[in-house]
Amino acid sequence: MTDITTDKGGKAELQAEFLAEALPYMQQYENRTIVVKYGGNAMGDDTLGQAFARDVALLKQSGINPIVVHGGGPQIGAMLNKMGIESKFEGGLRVTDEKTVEIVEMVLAGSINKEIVAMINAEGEWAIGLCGKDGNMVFAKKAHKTMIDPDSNIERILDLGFVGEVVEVDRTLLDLLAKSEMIPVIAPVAPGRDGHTYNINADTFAGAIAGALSASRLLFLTDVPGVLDRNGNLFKELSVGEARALIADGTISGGMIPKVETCIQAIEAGVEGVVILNGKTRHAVLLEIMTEHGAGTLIVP
Ligand SMILES: Nc1ncnc2c1ncn2[C@@H]1O[C@H](COP(=O)(O)OP(=O)(O)O)[C@@H](O)[C@H]1O
Ligand SMILES: CC(=O)N[C@@H](CCC(=O)OP(=O)(O)O)C(=O)O
Repeated sequence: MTDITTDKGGKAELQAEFLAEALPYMQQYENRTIVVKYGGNAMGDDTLGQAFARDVALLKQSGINPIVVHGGGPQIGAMLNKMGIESKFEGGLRVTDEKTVEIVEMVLAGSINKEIVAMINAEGEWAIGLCGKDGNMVFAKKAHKTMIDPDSNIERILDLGFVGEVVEVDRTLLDLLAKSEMIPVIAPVAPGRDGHTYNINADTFAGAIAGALSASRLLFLTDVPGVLDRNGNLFKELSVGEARALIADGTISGGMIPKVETCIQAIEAGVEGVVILNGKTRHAVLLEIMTEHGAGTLIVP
């Protein structure tokens, strides 16, 4: 153990200074909601997963209300592959037929959800695994998406099957959990009023939850440092207008499209700050929330 009487200016003092630096952030976010979207690409490494779970536990212990919304695109892809079903995406969204939606629910609300719950519980907390169906939390309807065909320049309607968009969020259960020891961990699956189950892009789902709760922060943990330009350089800050232009000119593509669109909608819905950051950096959440060393791309109005 370090002798703190002889370690002046050494490691122990630095650690204490780092802890003390967190105080104004703890005060700023006390009783406030922070929604963290944990992407499928950021998962898969046990050490990183443990660091993520500890960060979430620490937020809760600091009097903050963390809510985890998770994805699992690569994991769904692997399971579909095992079953001999090909994954097809349009505009960054998975084309989801009846068989696929069953597997999506099984992977997201089943195995992945419980893995994350177990990781947070292993840090001594009380995580509870949910999806949109629990407590009538989220209702969806069939998503209506259009896309401009790059060859003909004609807009076409996409039929994505059981891909949903959120139409209602009921805060009752989440408000109850915010007052308790429980940390909600939510899978992006929700029922429709038509009785079907819908597969919702996890970014879109996280944005809808953050918007309904007027969250202080919405963090997207992914596998890249943030939004990158064509040369791979990071945009530290983007206005809503700049982000829209980058989607239109193709700099932003694939899964980054629903992510950035969600950032824009979340800001318009009243979320105070939205950040896209690298979930492969250890303790990315704590670094973003509890220190002045913000990372990633901040989207501003
Ligand atoms: N301009 C861009 N900047 C950064 N990433 C981009 C960009 N355009 C497309 N992408 C892709 O978006 C991916 C992140 O979206 P996605 O795969 O859906 O992540 P997640 O599963 O973490 O939500 C990156 O891995 C990258 O391949
Ligand atoms: C409609 C749609 O595309 N749903 C996603 C849901 C999971 C997800 O979004 O996971 P990531 O955050 O890891 O990408 C899918 O089926 O892959």
